Amino acid sequence: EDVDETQAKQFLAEYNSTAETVWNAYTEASWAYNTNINEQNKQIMLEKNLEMANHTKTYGLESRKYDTTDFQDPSVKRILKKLSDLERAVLPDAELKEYNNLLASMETTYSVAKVCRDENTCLPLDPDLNKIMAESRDYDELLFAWQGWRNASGRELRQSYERYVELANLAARSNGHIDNGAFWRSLYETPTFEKDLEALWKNLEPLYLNLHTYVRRALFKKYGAKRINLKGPIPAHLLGNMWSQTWSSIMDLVMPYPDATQIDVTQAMIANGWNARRMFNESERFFTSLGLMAMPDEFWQKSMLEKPTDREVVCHASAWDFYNRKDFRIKQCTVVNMDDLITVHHEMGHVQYFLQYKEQPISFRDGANPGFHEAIGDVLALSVSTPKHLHSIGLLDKVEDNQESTINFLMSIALDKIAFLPFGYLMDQWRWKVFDGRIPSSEYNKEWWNLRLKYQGLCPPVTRTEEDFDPGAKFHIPANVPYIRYFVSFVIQFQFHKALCEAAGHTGPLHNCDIYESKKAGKLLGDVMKLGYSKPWPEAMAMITGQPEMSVQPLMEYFQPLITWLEQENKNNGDILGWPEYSWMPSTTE
Ligand SMILES: O=C(CCC(O)(O)[C@H](Cc1ccccc1)NC(=O)c1ccccc1)N[C@@H](Cc1c[nH]c2ccccc12)C(=O)O
Ligand SMILES: [Zn+2]
Repeated sequence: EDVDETQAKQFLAEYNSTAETVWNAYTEASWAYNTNINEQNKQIMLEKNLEMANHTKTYGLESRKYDTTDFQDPSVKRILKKLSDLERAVLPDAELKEYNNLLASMETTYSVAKVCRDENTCLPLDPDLNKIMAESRDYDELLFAWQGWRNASGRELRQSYERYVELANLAARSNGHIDNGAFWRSLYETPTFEKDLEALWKNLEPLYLNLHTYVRRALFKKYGAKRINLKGPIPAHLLGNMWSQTWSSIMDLVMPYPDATQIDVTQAMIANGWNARRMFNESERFFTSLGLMAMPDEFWQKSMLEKPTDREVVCHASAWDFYNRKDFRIKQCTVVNMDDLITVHHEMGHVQYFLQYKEQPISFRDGANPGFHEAIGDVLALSVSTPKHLHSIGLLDKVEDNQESTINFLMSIALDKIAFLPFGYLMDQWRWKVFDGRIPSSEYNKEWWNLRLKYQGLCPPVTRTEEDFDPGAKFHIPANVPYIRYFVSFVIQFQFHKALCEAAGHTGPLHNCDIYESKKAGKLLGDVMKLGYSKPWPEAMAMITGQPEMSVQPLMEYFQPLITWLEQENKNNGDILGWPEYSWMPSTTE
């Protein structure tokens, strides 16, 4: 070990302890702003962000001086490499201040946006507009919420977004990346990442097309031939979700066997007096049943689990690591329903990862790749969602094990998991093209709807122009949160589920597996989470599944009975897959 490497280790020890202090201060300020949006909290957050950027730049520039070629310790090399990317801290002071201001104001605009019915009734996205999108079956009321939200959020953000793109690219290029999209993709450390994703999508597309065709037929029955073209795209406001990204809210319209088991968990939760705290307790119980960690007391004291009534907050759910190895929180405007019970597990999965890797150096307190961080909670939610488990926690009165109930159950899961795949894939297809210049700002909205048509088979219910900025109506765009992580997660979570089910000794169909109380499954997952970002993700993948690659096989195995059923059903209906009449739009008259 030469002097340089010893010196580098001392340098990294100093970095680690100072970073904990500086990052904690910023995270506290960011939390204060996110849970109480006002000018003062915004200014304090911006100030702490500058302090953090100075720290990043000081240590980042220093780390670039080390030549790690002959270093022995792979962790030292890995951390120095990560530190040498200064991210936004590379920007000159004025640009950094402008960039941070843009991000804060875009997030505020999105989070406080409302749609007014009349001068004294204005509805926020969460919970009001989301409730309309999920529950209304009135074509025009859905259009009111859908179009109103895009006017109140997306439209207001277009200009800021254009400047944000310039500054994000400036920072990425100053750190040696071609553009910001290339920087985002570099986090996966996979040279063939884009090709691998395209291959995964090609394998999944037939499954999505069959679901799309079946759902289009069901919506045709409900809304008629004027609104649904059986050879065309589906109007984007009819799928039960503001962004048509998950469709489980329209299960009542698409249920294959209405006389078999109805899995309406939301009604059961309300009937059994569930509240937000109960939902989080249930989730914690599942984690500890696997031998994983319970939430520290501080979590329960400091989290925000419900929407406050006296102030503006950022309602989009998130999990928070305060980088002092003790303080971890969730901020969620929890509503008592099945959707939010899934989100609770999703957020708790992030916190479990924080708890498992908290002894790692701060540079390694991250997922093996961003998709891993998104997958943990969802893996547990796959077990929680089984009729067997829902019955065991009193949310389903009887479990029937027959073909109709199985198809109903798989349909309810597919309406979230399969429906999501093209959306999860297209979000960053659009952004990568914006960052690399293939989509100029004059075509932001046109290209967005081209991708929505190409991948999801959707069309806007009313004509869109470049006055609109529909991508901005989805949180992650103004919030500068990458999205391909969710597409990766929705694929790998089924790989993890299959591996954990085998560890748990499950026999029978994969979709029936509930890993509840399996300490072996818990240990497999916990050991991978403990690694954090310390090893390249294929090594972590191999630890769980025995092989290093992403694969759609477990997802296909899970849904196989439904795939067979959908193919037969669509054939019986004489329906075609896809939307050859791609330029069709619904009539706006009655
Ligand atoms: O955005 C989320 C959940 C929020 C989050 O937990 O992923 C959150 C997003 C976020 C990131 C950065 C700042 C603010 C919000 N991510 C985290 O809290 C987080 C914390 C630590 C590490 C990584 C992510 N889900 C996505 C994808 C999604 C839709 N439906 C789902 C159902 C289950 C799981 C995911 C989804 C969405 O709502 O479109
Ligand atoms: Zn997440």
